[in-house]
Amino acid sequence: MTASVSVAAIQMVSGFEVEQNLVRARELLEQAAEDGARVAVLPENFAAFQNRRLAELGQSEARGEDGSIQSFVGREAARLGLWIVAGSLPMGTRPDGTVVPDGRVRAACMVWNDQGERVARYDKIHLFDAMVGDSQGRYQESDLFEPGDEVVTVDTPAGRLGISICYDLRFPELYRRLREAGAEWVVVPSAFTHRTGEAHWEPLLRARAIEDQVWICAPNQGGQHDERRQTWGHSMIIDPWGSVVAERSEDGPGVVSAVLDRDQLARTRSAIPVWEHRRL
Ligand SMILES: O=C(O)CNC(=O)[C@H](CS)NC(=O)CCC(=O)C(=O)O
Repeated sequence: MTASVSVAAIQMVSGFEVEQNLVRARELLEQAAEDGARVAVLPENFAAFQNRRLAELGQSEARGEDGSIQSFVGREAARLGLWIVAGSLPMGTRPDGTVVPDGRVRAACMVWNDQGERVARYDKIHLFDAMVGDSQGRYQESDLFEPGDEVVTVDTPAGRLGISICYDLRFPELYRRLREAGAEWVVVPSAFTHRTGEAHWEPLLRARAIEDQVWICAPNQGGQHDERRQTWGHSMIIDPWGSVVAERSEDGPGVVSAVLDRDQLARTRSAIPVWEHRRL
């Protein structure tokens, strides 16, 4: 059995320039490593936030060239000896290598090990086409993104990780599938709107932790991105009992971390063995 290790949730207020976002991400990853984290998790759209050249970026990521977001993350992982879960980035190709048609991209959450090798890729399955009903108005994520269709888990030093992104959080069946695939902890890198986050962020995260008895690491965007765009923040780590064990309660960039205790996971699952009690 793997030992208990510390993981970090990195909160950002990403701007519209990739380069500046990467400079900020580097500082926060360093801070996570200094805090003793073995795995650091970046938020959704950490590098390309409302970027106008999404398709172009997706193509450069598909070519995997020097200067790409992926080359940055791989380099940082190796330099810091840190596993990195890179929230989401635009990918111009599908996992099978075919090009995403119609000028769209995939929202891919990729995982690098502490040697700087990419070990997993998950493409966001549920896309945020919704009416938020305040100044932030209508979101039509599917105009720019193609949904993924594969459930992804990967073994990490903190246990088997299940991957999800932001709006996926509203679909409990995905988390059921992740638990079925052996997930012991789940990441939910996000860019939740301020309005929906205030109402739903914490209860949804805690419900997923409680019903599937997993640790949850949920780094969010948190702050004012421009006059119209405000995200909720409150990045948090939740234990399998549903308690919030670490939270960034202020807006703005920052790092929170917690040790994912493997014994606590086992105890929670054996005390209330819901997994064995399923009947449907
Ligand atoms: O807008 C951008 O530029 C960045 N992309 C996002 O923020 C993504 C897709 S629009 N946001 C969400 O999925 C929010 C979900 C959410 O807030 C909820 O489920 O309530």
